[in-house]
Amino acid sequence: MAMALNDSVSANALTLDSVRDSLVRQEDTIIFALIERTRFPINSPAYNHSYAKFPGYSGSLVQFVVRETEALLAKAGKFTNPEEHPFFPTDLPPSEAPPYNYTKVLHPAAASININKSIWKMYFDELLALFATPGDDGNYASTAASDLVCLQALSRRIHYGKFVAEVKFRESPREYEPAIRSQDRDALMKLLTVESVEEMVKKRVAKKAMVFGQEVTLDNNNAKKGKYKVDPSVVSRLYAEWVMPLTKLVQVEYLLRRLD
Ligand SMILES: O=C(O)C(=O)C[C@]1(C(=O)O)C=C[C@@H](O)C=C1
Repeated sequence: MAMALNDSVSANALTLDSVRDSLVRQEDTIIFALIERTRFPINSPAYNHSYAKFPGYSGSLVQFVVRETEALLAKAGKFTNPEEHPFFPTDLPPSEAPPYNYTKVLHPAAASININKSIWKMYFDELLALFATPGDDGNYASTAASDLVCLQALSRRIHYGKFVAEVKFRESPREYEPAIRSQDRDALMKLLTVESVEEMVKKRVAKKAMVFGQEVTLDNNNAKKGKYKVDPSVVSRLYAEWVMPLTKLVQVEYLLRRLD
């Protein structure tokens, strides 16, 4: 049976290595998305509630774009995949696509976990100003579409913590069960944290930002050394301060419900 996980991992082949491979691949998606967003300056009218009035709608242009795109993708079946989480889950239309039989990997309680509100806040209140240049070029719709790609990639990665947590639980249920029964968040956080892996992730994403974001020219002498499309230290900070802590939060939330 085909399954929801990226690539061709089957439910039985779900291992810590296979879920980590997926997290590594998703780094590429996130970094390319950030690079694409840097094509536009900050374009603040896209986030300003009083910039435009769309009929029957109140909110910013970016909210309008995300909400309407999610409604369309919901009809096409996007959110029937347990890896996908909407930013505006209320009033989403049902899927009109034929149902797909995703292999059930996660505990059913997983469906109740959606931390996209925190991801949205982090992206717009903290991250964007760190990598988008000041300015306004009027491309608000394309900017919003670009933001949506970043948000989706970050959301997918962070909520993938559900799969990471499931693997960790299956590999050592006896270690996790007492902390789950006593609903001890701190103990769970300690159990699932692997600092050496976090250090590697921070270094690898900075390196990827250098490799993916360098200027490629045929003339070696002309290469602008040390100039990257997205600052590698910002990408490393994104992971250290937000992506990994939020992925761990998803893991804790999932594990707390794992024995329900
Ligand atoms: O690789 C793991 O073991 C994970 O749980 C994933 C992850 C991450 O978000 O990258 C989160 C917690 C660990 O401390 C290390 C890395």
